[in-house]
Amino acid sequence: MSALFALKGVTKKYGPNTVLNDVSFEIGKGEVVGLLGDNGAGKSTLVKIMSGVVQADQGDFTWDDAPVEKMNRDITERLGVETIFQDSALVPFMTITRNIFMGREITNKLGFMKMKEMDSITAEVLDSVVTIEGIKSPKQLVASLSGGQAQAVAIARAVHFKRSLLILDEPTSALAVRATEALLNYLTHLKSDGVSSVLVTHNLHHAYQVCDRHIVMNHGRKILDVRREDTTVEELTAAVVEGAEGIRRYREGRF
Ligand SMILES: Nc1ncnc2c1ncn2[C@@H]1O[C@H](COP(=O)(O)OP(=O)(O)OP(=O)(O)O)[C@@H](O)[C@H]1O
Repeated sequence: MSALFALKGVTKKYGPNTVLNDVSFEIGKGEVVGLLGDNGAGKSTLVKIMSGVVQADQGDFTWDDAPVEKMNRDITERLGVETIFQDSALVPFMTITRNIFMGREITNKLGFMKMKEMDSITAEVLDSVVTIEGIKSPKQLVASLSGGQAQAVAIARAVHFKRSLLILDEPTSALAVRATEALLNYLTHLKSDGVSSVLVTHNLHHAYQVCDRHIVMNHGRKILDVRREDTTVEELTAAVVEGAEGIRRYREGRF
C-alpha cells in the first residue's frame, strides 16, 4: 500500500518534558490506522501535529511522497486533512445545517445560501453517516443537542466533504451504541473511496474491529506498529497497559 502521509522522527517537548520522542510512521492510502496508548502517551499531541495545530520541534513529513516543508492549518486544509477533536468545535447557536456547511456553504450566483439544498443534504448525511437518536431536523440548533449528538454532527460534517485523511480523536467516547456501530461501519466504507483515517481510541475492541494497522504509543514513543492480522486484542491490551514490557511478556505467553 503506498503511503499517503508519512511522519519521520517527530519530536516534541513541552518545557523539560519530551512528550513525543522520535516518532515515525506511515498512513497508507485508504488505510484505517488505530492510534492507541494510555493517558498521556502522546496521542493527542500527535493528532495536533498531524492537523497542523501544533508544530513539532523536529521531524519530517511527506504527503504522497512529496516533502511538506511546514505543517500548519493552511497546509493541512489544502492537503485534505480533517480532524475531529475531542471537544468538537461546533457553533452552538447555529443550526445543524449551518454547522455542517460552515465555510463551505452552497450559494447561488448572487451569493445567497441555498438553504433548502443544504438542509436536504444535511438530512441525508445525518441519516447515512451516523444514525443519531433524537435529532429531529437539520434546522435544530446545535445548542439543543446532547454532547454525543453534537460530536456525531461534527463527524457527519467531516465525512460529507470526503477529505483525504480523517483524524478522529476519541470520536466514540460520547456516542451511544448504535451511533458508535454506524460510525465504525462508516470508517470501513470510507476505505473503498480511498479515504485514509486515523482513529484515536481507548476502546481496543473498537480499534481492532475497524483498523487495518495499530500504532501503540507509550510515554511519547512508538512501541508497536502492527497490522491487524499480525496481532490480537490481547497483545494490544498488553502494550497499552504495560508498554514494551507488556508486549514482551505477551509474546512469551506470560501476559
Ligand atoms: N500544551 C501542553 N503543555 C504542556 N504539556 C502538555 C501540553 N499538551 C500535552 N501535554 C503533556 O503531554 C503529554 C502527552 O499528552 P497527550 O494529550 O498528547 O496524551 P494522550 O495520549 O492524548 O492522552 P489522553 O489519552 O489522556 O488524551 C502529557 O504528559 C501532557 O500532560
